[in-house]
Amino acid sequence: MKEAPATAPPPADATTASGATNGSAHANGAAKIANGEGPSKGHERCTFHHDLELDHRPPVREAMLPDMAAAYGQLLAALGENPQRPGLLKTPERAAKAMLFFTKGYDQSLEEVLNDAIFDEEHDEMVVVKDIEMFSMCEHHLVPFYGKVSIGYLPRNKILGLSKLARIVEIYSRRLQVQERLTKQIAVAVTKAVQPAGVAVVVEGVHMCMVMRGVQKVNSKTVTSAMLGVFRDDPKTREEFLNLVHSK
Ligand SMILES: Nc1nc2c(ncn2[C@@H]2O[C@H](COP(=O)(O)OP(=O)(O)OP(=O)(O)O)[C@@H](O)[C@H]2O)c(=O)[nH]1
Ligand SMILES: [Zn+2]
Repeated sequence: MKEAPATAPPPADATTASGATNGSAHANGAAKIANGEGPSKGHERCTFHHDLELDHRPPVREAMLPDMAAAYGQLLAALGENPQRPGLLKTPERAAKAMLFFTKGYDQSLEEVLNDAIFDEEHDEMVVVKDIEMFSMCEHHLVPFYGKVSIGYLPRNKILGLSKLARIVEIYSRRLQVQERLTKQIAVAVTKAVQPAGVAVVVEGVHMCMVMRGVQKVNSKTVTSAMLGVFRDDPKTREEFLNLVHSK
């Protein structure tokens, strides 16, 4: 039997997330963002709470394609290129379409993606879908970051169609993002969908802004986690999830 997805937000005090570069994920790491409290340096610019509400619909974005293409045309000229040379003639339009695709998550809502694929099932053991590929766009530099996402939840008599976990990753990764917010948004979305006893999300990302430019650290990976409910409160549940995620 299918049920309409519930929309109740999770308890605000039941959330933590942590971030580490080339390190393991912890539920209670230094980068607590639960209440908008960011780690010390630079994070006053972050607006986690605002962005968790980002299920709004911008005006039909395809209608903006000509404006976007014109902007890319100006960019080509500013680079010192000749936008009229044959190889570049269609580039502004192609680039605009590509950017629209990279950010297509803005066109999707959680409710639409779930499509009522929520099933009553007396299953109360952990469900984990791991290594879901993710491609996103760094909101600071407009260059990609990519990696994989692992999601676990402990159902409370409601389970989610498995593909919907990957679709939730798409909704929030195909936007301008920071990895910490992406991690949290995925966890909150699963909570909204099935009100489980807890949700755990681990994201491992490679940021091209740290690889191709800036500090140019080719091998660095950023690991972030969000642990809600029992995954936050019960170390054994968290450990079981992390063991499953790290097993081959
Ligand atoms: N926390 C977080 N930071 C990110 C993410 N993506 C990019 N950044 C960081 O955003 C910061 C922006 O720093 P700024 O000093 O304003 O910009 P910048 O001069 O281009 O910084 P550098 O990358 O150090 O050259 C950098 O430290 C990036 O590494 C992300 O997903 N999460
Ligand atoms: Zn960046």
